[in-house]
Amino acid sequence: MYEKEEDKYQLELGTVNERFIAVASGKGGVGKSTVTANLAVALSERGYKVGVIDADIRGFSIPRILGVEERPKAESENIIIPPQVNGIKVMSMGGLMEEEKPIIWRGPLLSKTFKQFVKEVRWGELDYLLFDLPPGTGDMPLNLMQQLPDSELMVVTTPQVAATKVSGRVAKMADELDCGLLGVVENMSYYQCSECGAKEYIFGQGGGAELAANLDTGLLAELPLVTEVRESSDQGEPIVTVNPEADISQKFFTIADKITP
Ligand SMILES: Nc1ncnc2c1ncn2[C@@H]1O[C@H](COP(=O)(O)OP(=O)(O)OP(=O)(O)O)[C@@H](O)[C@H]1O
Repeated sequence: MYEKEEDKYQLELGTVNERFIAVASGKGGVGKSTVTANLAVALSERGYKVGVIDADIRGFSIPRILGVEERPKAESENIIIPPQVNGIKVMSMGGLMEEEKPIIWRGPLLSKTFKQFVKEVRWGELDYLLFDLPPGTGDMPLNLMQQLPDSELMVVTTPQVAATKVSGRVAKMADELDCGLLGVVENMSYYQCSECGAKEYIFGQGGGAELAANLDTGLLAELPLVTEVRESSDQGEPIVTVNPEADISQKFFTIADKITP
C-alpha cells in the first residue's frame, strides 16, 4: 500500500511560471507517456521552458521516448542536476536504474524518490512542468497528486473507454485533490489509410468526447493511430521532433496552443 504523506512538496530549486500539468489515465497502455513526451516537445518548440517528471513507476517510458541518454548528476549530496534533451529537463525513475531491471517498487521508496524529484532537483526557471503519473485512478496516482504543488489534471483516454466509469473516478480524484481539469486527450482515435485517406475507428468512437462532457471539461484533441509514432518513440525521437508536419504532430501543437496563454 502506498504511504500517504500529508504535506505538499514545493520546488525548492526552481520555479514554474505557467502550469504544473499531471497527465493521468483510467488505465495503462492508452498512450499517456507518448502524449506527455510529445506535448513536452511541442511546448518546447513553441519557446517555453519545459520539465518532465516521469512518475510512471511501471513504465519509465519517458526517457526512452525522448531519447534521454544522460543520467542525472549530483551537484552535491542534496542537489541533483536533471539531464536535458533538446532543452527539456527530464527526471525519471528510469534515470536512476536500468530499464530492463524488474523492480518491485514499494510505496515508501516511490514516495521518497518523488519527493527528491520535486525538492532536490535543480529545475531552474520553467514555464511548464509535466508529470507522467502512474496509470489508473487508484491510490498511487492519487497520493502522488496530493503531494504535487497546485497541479492540473490532463486525462488521456482511448475511444472505447467505459467513459462513465472512468469519469466518475477521475472527477472524484480531482474533487478530492481540489485540482482543476485541463481537459481530455483522446488517443488512438482512428487509423487513417495512407492510400485513400479513409478513417477507420478501430477502437470505437466518442469515448473522449463523452468523458470530457461527463467531466465538464474540453476535448483537447483526437489523435490518430500512426505507425510512425510507435517507431519513432522506440528510437528515442518523438514524432513531433522527427516529423513536425505530420497530422498528429500538428495536433500536439494545437494542444500546446490551447493550454498556453
Ligand atoms: N497514437 C499512437 N499511434 C501509434 N502508437 C501509439 C500511439 N500512442 C501510443 N502508441 C504506442 O502504444 C504503446 C503504449 O503507449 P504509452 O507507453 O505511451 O502508454 P501509457 O499509457 O503511458 O502506458 P503505461 O502507463 O502503461 O506505461 C507504445 O508502444 C506507444 O508507442
